[in-house]
Amino acid sequence: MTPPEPMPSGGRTPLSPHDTGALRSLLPVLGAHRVTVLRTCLAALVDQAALVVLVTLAAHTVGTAVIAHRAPSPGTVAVLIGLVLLRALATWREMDLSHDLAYRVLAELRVRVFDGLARSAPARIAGRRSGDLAATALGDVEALEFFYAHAIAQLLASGLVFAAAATVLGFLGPWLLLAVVPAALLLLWSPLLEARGRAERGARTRAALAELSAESVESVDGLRELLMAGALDRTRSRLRSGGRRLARAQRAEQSWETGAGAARDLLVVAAVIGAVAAAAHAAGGGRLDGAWTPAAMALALGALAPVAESAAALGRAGSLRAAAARVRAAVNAPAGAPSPATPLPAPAGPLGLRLSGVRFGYGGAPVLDGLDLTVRPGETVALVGASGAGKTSCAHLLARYWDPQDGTVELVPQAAGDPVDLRDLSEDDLRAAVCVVGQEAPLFHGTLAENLRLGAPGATDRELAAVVRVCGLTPVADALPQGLDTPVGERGATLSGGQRARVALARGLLGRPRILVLDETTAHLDHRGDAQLARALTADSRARTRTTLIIAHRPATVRRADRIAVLDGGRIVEEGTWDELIRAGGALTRLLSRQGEAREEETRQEARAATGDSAPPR
Ligand SMILES: Nc1ncnc2c1ncn2[C@@H]1O[C@H](COP(=O)(O)OP(=O)(O)OP(=O)(O)O)[C@@H](O)[C@H]1O
Repeated sequence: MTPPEPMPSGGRTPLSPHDTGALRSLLPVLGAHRVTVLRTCLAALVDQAALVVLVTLAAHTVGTAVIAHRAPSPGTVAVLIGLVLLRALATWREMDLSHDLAYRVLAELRVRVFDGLARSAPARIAGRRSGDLAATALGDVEALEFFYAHAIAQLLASGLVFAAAATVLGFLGPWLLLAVVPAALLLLWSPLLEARGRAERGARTRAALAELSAESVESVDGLRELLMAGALDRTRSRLRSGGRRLARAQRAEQSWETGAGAARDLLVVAAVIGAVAAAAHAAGGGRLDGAWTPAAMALALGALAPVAESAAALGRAGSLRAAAARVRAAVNAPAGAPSPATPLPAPAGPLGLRLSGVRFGYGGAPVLDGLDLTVRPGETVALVGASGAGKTSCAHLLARYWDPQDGTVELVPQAAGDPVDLRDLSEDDLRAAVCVVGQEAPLFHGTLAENLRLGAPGATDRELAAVVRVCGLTPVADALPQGLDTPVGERGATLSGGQRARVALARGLLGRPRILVLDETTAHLDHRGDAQLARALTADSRARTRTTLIIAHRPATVRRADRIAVLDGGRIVEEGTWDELIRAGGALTRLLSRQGEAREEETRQEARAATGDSAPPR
């Protein structure tokens, strides 16, 4: 795949607030709700029309009473009461339907945003902060509620109501249109006039919100580290200034909104006064029945008010462009590792691995540069290398979080048959065959058993008990109040690092992968725990057919592997058994001695820190 390219994100990635197509591009999501959209528009139309007819008829009734000294007939009173009731009912119905529509659309959008993030993960989310992602997934989607609930139906209804009212005004006197139509055009033009500024202000608010959200989530996540480092005050002041930035951005939007609202009101009032003057002039000249003078005023007001509201809605929609652009980017994120059009079946039986001529990088210099590595079915190979050599990148290629820019990663069957490129496998077949247990395998809110069954929800209690035993989790489960059914807390907060590592491994094993990739999985365990786990894995009934790639720094872990491959400069520079490589005194020996020196230096620094000696290292 192409090098990672970040998604539009809070404040750090340029995002055009003038992206006029962003809101439009999200409209197809309404397609599945056509009937509700129609009902909402109908309710809005009845709501607005009932109000215009009500105020016009009421004004005409008053005009008739004043000019002709005629009290309204019971029929007129009944119609007026009916209109009041109809309007109330239509308002309720419109609100109910539009919010129902908006909430359903938002629920769908949230899932689409999640799908987009999942599809493009981890490539696209690399470098993004989880709070920023949360802002996209929740905040930006939430912000669009106004657009779906209020803007669309209102626009359609006010257009129709204005057209009908203008026609009636035209019949009463064409000169009345001169007061009303220019005002309506100005009102509708105003959102376009202010679109640029609004979009920029909206983008600033969304960016400040995303930044603050990222900062808050990160701070809460790392609370212990911040406390230890005495960095709480600095974090608090960063949050405070982030909050101030957001408040300033929101205030700027609000002030503009209030000013624009006042300007729209002024325009409507001026137009109504114009209509009154024109109607009075016409009535004075005998061209208009006097009772119609207040009615013309009410009709002008009734027609212009929804247009003004639509203009306000259009204006507010403009400031949602940034939110819409972020949501669209998340929804349309391309797949990091696209699924094949016609997947090939995964080969049966034990599988080996073959990486040939693999080149891979993150957009800069290649991390893997022509890497060749073969792991035979049933074999355990340790992949070693200096920190940053690209071992985890290798593991991620095996999990197909990414695809290599060059070369192939293949599953090689033990039985006769062709190797299969990972890119040709369906997602399900790949996940069933290859399991990567990483350095940091997060646990989710739920019980221990639920966490273990994450990748194998159908695993039986017996299978669960077996992996719990293999991974040395039996004493952990026994010590918990409800055993395996004990909630482990968010991210496994109630378990130790070593226990979480065991859970992660057990979770991987429960899916019965034919290829197991352990990326520093046992780094959290002490030597004894590491050795116990290695023994248990070897004694496991599937060990002989399972192919294992172990990424580790600890010499004892590496030594247990059947073979060792040393990664340096983006390729495998040395391969062989522990004894062979140690005898050869090559890359592995150099790596181990560098690691030994680094460990000694670390120990010296720790000792100095403990005794308060600040002398520089030798
Ligand atoms: N998502 C990413 N975006 C950009 N660069 C990355 C990303 N992940 C890793 N790198 C870079 O790629 C290189 C290889 O990283 P990798 O994690 O594969 O090394 P490693 O051998 O596993 O290191 P360690 O032993 O310290 O875990 C490093 O220089 C790292 O900074």
